[in-house]
Amino acid sequence: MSVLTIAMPKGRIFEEAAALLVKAGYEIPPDLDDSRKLIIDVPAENMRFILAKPMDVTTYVEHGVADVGIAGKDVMLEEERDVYEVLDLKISHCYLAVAGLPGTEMQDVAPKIATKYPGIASRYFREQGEQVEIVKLNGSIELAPMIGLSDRIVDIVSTGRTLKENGLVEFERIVDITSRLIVNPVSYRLKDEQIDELVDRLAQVVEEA
Ligand SMILES: Nc1ncnc2c1ncn2[C@@H]1O[C@H](COP(=O)(O)OP(=O)(O)OP(=O)(O)O)[C@@H](O)[C@H]1O
Ligand SMILES: O=P(O)(O)OC[C@H]1O[C@H](OP(=O)(O)OP(=O)(O)O)[C@H](O)[C@@H]1O
Repeated sequence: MSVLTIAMPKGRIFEEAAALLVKAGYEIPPDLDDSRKLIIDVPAENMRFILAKPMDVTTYVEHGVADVGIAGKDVMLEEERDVYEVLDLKISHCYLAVAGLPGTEMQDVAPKIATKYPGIASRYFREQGEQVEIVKLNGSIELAPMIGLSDRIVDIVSTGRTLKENGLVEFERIVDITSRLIVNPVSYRLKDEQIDELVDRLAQVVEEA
């Protein structure tokens, strides 16, 4: 049987995702991301883990260098990729929202929207019939309206703490986000048994949670 390569997101999704695999009975070290190693082989399970930036997981899976991966729905919605989304893992719950300073209106002409998600934000405002200018940032998005860079932000909200501590309010909720198991279409044909088993075992754990 060939090795199954799994693209795991480093960062906040990692722990919950690794815990799911352990619950599903895979004998993997739960502290896979404790070292600086980016490729970790687990011969006992015939698995290889690659540790990627969350936004890049879909790229590895689309190109087939990883057979499967775990990615936030936000990442899936931001860029359309040729991958199968096979299971909602129901971890890393959060949502995307439009937020800004309380009591403010968006300026009439080309209001500015700061976001890490230009694709999702431009689609959302287009569907609302609003013409906006997207300002792409890579983090600390909440800063933008506070210092006059943008009228609104489109960003992830989880506990709401970041908005609150920066005096911002949510105006609209765009979409709920959880992490998903994704599969490369060619891998699904070539390694169907291994992948089906992974999907079934994870699905059972998700159902029981
Ligand atoms: N506050 C949050 N609570 C829960 N899940 C979140 C939150 N923020 C992001 N996520 C989920 O986790 C993923 C991003 O994880 P993480 O924040 O570790 O990576 P990142 O945004 O690339 O961060 P960094 O650039 O700081 O490494 C998102 O794609 C989303 O699905
Ligand atoms: O509702 P909360 O629980 O406060 O979580 C939301 C915050 O978490 C994410 O930021 P992250 O920590 O990834 O930092 P960065 O995007 O600013 O780098 C997101 O972009 C929000 O800023």
